[in-house]
Amino acid sequence: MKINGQYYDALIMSEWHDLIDITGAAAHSLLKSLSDDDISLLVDDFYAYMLDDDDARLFLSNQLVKDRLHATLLNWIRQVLNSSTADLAELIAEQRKVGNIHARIGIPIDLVARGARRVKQSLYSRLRREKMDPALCYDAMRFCSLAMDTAIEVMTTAYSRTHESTTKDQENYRLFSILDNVNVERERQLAALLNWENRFIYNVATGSPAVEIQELKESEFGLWFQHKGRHVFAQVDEVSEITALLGSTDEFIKTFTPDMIAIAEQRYVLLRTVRNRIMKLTSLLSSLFEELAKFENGKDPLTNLLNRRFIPTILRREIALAIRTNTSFVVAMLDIDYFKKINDKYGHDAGDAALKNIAAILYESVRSSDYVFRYGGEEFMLVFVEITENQANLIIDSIRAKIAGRPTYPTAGEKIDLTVSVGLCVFDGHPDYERLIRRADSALYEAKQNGRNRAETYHPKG
Ligand SMILES: Nc1nc2c(ncn2[C@@H]2O[C@H](COP(=O)(O)OP(=O)(O)OP(=O)(O)O)[C@@H](O)[C@H]2O)c(=O)[nH]1
Repeated sequence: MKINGQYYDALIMSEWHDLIDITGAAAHSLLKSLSDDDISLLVDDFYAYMLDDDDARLFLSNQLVKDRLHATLLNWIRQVLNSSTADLAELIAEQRKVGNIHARIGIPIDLVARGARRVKQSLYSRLRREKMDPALCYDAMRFCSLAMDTAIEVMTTAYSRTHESTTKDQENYRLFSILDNVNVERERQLAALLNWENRFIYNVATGSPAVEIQELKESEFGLWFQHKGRHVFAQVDEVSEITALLGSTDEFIKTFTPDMIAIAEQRYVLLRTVRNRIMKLTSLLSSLFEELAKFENGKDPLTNLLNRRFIPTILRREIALAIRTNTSFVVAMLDIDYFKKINDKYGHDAGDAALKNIAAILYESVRSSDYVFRYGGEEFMLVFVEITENQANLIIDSIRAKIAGRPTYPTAGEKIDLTVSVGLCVFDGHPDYERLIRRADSALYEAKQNGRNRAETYHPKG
């Protein structure tokens, strides 16, 4: 069932509201009376439990996350247990934010559910220690349980929505990443298909025994389609049509005995039918590749650099790799200085030429394992993998030197000297890529504030 967003929000709000109302004042004050130490013990237990799990360790073992998460989880438990009708809207919005962060980081949803179950379990044990009236105990437990479930449900809904679009982008990226070979691949497969057809016609025309006719699905094209094409184009409608045509063409050919092939009319039917099917296959194959070409906008059309919509996919992957291999990487945001003046003085085309010039310098200056994105108008983002802060700074210095040494010439006799400001941030183990980008961006802001034509690296304050 697809629930309309607004309707869902109202539903959650009203149900949580009702839960607060039906819970007695004694239960509310009992839950409020839990001390920070009490809740801290629940959080410690959560950590001990979750760190026992290999999957969870990937997300929780980093010291930084651990330090932050301890406080965050403590605060979450406190907020949910103390929830009141006055702060409900804010609390629900907060759960949604957390769900989005979880999706961004790629925390599996079952891990969150398991963690919440553990928190509830230790909370119930904690409540049982109090000597109290069973009715009060029931009231307090029901509140804890349903309030936490509601909070997790809101998180999960937000998670699913973000996750869905992320998965789509990942799929596009996967298709896009084979694009470099797309034209070669298309020509090769069309040629393989025609090659099979030529051999087929030759065999039929020369009266070769049927066993010598290679099955279409065993041909070079058939094998490519079975092992590669089918998977690469998994989401495209034409795939099932091609699969069916390959199978039925082979079956159709098998129905022709040598005696039948010896009769001119029958031979004509065989050749004509196979010809039509190959034409159909050729056209289906062409539209498959056209589908793929749509993803060409994975590259920014002006600069030919990577489009920013692949940033989440790539950073998520680099973060997982860096955590697993205990390595680091650097994100650099680079912005052309006073670009507006260039547009204003020399025109938009000259601005475009300058952007292309810088893009080419960036592309040729990074290693093939690094990434260069066009982030926005005159802003670029670079990702240097497996690198130290010093090495990244050296590359940035050389980029700045190249930019200074290669002005753009809008017309003969006119020269545009460009400079750039850069903000760098070293990956510190925190799994949220947006935090990394925000930090590189704030270093860029600092570089602009400090006079432009320079690079600054983000360093945590204090
Ligand atoms: N020619 C061209 N201009 C663009 C493109 N995208 C954005 N711009 C222009 O880039 C300019 C960016 O200007 P600002 O954001 O004010 O920044 P700035 O002039 O570079 O100044 P600082 O960044 O503060 O040094 C705007 O004038 C945009 O119109 C593009 O694709 N082509």
